Amino acid sequence: MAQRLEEYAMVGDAQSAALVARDGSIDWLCWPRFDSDACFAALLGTPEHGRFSLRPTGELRSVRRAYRPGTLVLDTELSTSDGAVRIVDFMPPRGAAPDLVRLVQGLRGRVELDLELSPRFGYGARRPWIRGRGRHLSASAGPDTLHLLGEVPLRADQGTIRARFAVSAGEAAPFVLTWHPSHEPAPTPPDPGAALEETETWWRRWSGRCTAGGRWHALLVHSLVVLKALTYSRTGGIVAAPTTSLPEAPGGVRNWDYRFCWLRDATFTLLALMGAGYVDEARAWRDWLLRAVAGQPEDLQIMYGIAGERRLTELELPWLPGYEGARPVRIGNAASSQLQLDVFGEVLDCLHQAHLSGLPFSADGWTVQRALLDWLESHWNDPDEGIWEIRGPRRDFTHSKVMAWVAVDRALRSARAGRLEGPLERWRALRARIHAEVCARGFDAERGAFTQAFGSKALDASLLLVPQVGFLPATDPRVRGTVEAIERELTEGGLVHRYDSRTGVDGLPPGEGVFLACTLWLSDALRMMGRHADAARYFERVVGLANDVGLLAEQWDPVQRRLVGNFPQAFSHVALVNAALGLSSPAPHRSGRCPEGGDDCD
Ligand SMILES: OC[C@H]1O[C@H](O[C@H]2O[C@H](CO)[C@@H](O)[C@H](O)[C@H]2O)[C@H](O)[C@@H](O)[C@@H]1O
Repeated sequence: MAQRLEEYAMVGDAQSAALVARDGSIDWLCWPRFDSDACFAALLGTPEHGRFSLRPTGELRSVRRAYRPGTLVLDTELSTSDGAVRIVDFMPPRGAAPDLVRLVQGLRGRVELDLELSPRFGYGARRPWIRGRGRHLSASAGPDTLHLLGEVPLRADQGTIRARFAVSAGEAAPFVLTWHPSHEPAPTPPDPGAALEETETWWRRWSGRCTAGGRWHALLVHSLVVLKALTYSRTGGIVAAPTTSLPEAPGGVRNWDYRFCWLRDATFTLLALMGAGYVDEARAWRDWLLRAVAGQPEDLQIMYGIAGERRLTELELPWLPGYEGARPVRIGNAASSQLQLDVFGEVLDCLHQAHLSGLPFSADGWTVQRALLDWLESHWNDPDEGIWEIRGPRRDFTHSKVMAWVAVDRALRSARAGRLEGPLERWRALRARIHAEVCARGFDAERGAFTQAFGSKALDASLLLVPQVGFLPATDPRVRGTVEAIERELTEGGLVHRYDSRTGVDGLPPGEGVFLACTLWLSDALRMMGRHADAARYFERVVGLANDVGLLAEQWDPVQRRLVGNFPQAFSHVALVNAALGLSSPAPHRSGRCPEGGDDCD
């Protein structure tokens, strides 16, 4: 049985990630890429679906754990009646093959531990053959092979590798797990001590580049490390989370695969990274984007595989019982074929911001932007599935139209900044038309608020972004009315729901947690309105929901008081970084996304 999400920490090498439970069990790992089949899927089932556990045989008295500052190297200290050990878990920067190192260090007394490694390839479906003897065993099934190298005797037992060993204070027992394709020779595993040093140095060097200071510096750096870990280093694509099908409500059906690159999430991530001084990442993302879109910019997808793959067919895995029984478990994501107009605004905004942060213009980039705008010009008025990727009928979502305005606005700003060619007069007129239409049809004068869709009375937390993207200033009474209505009607326990799921707008059974990114957007909007103390309060409330190692899921269930949804989620950590950057910045009404101000630029 998987544990509460709060119990999990993540280790990763920016190509894949593992979830390590507080009791020493690794219950989720996909190798060699984030979106590969899982070889440990106990998270979505039982230990029989694959895990790697290291556990003291004696009675456990306490567990303490923390990341080494600025890194994803995890120290877990386990105290038992016999003494204490530290397990150091990490994935070294990727060499020829992915490795996971687990180093058991004796701290006090003499502690006996059980090792149990049950690889189950194909998301828990395939039990491997185990070969080898002594300190080096391998497990193979079809295309996948795992090697475990230890310094204690290992034995095979019906598809599981086991060992019982003891460490005394001052001793260490390292284990290195390596994956490789079955048809290739096994790579040489790294030396665990040297790999630890290399991994720490790599992360410290990266996190040391953060230029953002302020009161929440440590928190901010930690979220940036999480975001970096979710960035697929070979291509620059960014996954929304390293997991699939962690339910948005306990036992529910809102279970989706997040191991893909959403243009929206990736753009938000980039804006956060750039705000903290990471311009190289912006270059990698821009190049990723241009490759993904190349050839057919008008066929822009809202999400891609991490190397730019377009086909992300959604499938159910009936053999997996699901996290705490939440079925179905899905891989792939049908949202990939949806129309979500906001993505055009996200992409053009990102390219514009990248330039403002010092990236030179790229001719290819401008060709793509023009092609996107050509398409948007005749489609911005179409109903779509919107930012929340509803699975019900398309609507004229107000946020989608606001972001269509952003797309045109940023193209105009980019054209001016780079002296670039384009039908500027036409674009100016289009921008004004979209603005007028949103203000006329997306604003409900009776409610004094922008509403979820044209003509609807419902509220939607995505509209908290209106001042942030520069559509209207935070001081505008229509913005103030929207923010106050959301604060009044969409919050529960001081945290924000993205919308009221009971209306059936999303075509799914009602019921989900409060959305952490939306709560942080409320914090941003309040800060921009000058309500600093309230902004800080919402921010700190979200920070208080992170688990003991500072990780956030997508949502929080206010009834069961626990994290829900995929984990850890980039969207939540990005919103945290942006809110922290805003709260630490001296300019109260400026937003990170519209640093030149929201007024017309020409
Ligand atoms: O709940 C419905 C939708 O949930 C997912 O989308 C959410 O996560 C995305 C990735 O972080 C984010 O970009 C989007 O705004 C969120 O609504 C899921 O991927 C969808 O398939 C699903 O319809």
